[in-house]
Amino acid sequence: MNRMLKPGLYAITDNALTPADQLIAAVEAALQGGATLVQYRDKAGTSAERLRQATELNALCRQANVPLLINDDPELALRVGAAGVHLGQDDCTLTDARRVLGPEAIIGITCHHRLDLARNAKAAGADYLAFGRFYNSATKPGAPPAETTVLTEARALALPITAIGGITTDNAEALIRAGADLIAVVGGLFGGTSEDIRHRAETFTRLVARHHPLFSYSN
Ligand SMILES: Cc1ncc(COP(=O)(O)OP(=O)(O)O)c(N)n1
Ligand SMILES: Cc1ncsc1CCOP(=O)(O)O
Ligand SMILES: [Mg+2]
Repeated sequence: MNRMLKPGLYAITDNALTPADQLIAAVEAALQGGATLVQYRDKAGTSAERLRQATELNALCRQANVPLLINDDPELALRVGAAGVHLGQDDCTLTDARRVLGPEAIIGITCHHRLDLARNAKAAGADYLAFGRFYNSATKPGAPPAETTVLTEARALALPITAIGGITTDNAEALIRAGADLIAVVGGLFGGTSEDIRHRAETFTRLVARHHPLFSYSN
């Protein structure tokens, strides 16, 4: 895996789920519970709000020594000094994002259920490949469905693999067993009190620890 990417829980924020005044406490709880990667995903805020939130999250994640990725927006990632970006198939190209952020940045790519997209992403220099949605997702109900076999097949590409979509502490194990390094979660993590979030994050972290060969508690 990219030296900054560790197997475990990939905590993804959502503006519709977490009110702005609870965002920092929610991510802090996810980090306390062992999240190894964080994504700031905000589809609604003004650029000023996004800049403020991304700046605060970046400080928090740096303190925890956990990379922060920005969804969709390499310029915002550059501006706040985040570790990288996550890009979908309809976002800017990986080549353009790499030009903005440089060779050290972590760039992850949505591959839905498709190995051809994964091969293209690898060829263009992706740092991880994201597959899903694996289960019904209230956060992104229209995301194309994927089967767990794609996780196993994608191991041959020798890049870190992320699974996403409707993941909860009750259904994550099958994805880790099938080959996911990172379990990316919005609704199954956030929502509820900080105590709830920390507890769920600990459970996801334990599941990866139990079923992933490379997991280490050293982070
Ligand atoms: C880890 C991870 N995987 C997939 C996505 C989805 O990206 P995209 O298809 O661009 O959709 P939006 O998140 O932008 O709505 C993701 N964000 N993170
Ligand atoms: C962004 C995204 N891409 C595919 S499914 C999804 C949403 C993940 O959110 P949840 O964990 O709430 O299903
Ligand atoms: Mg996107």
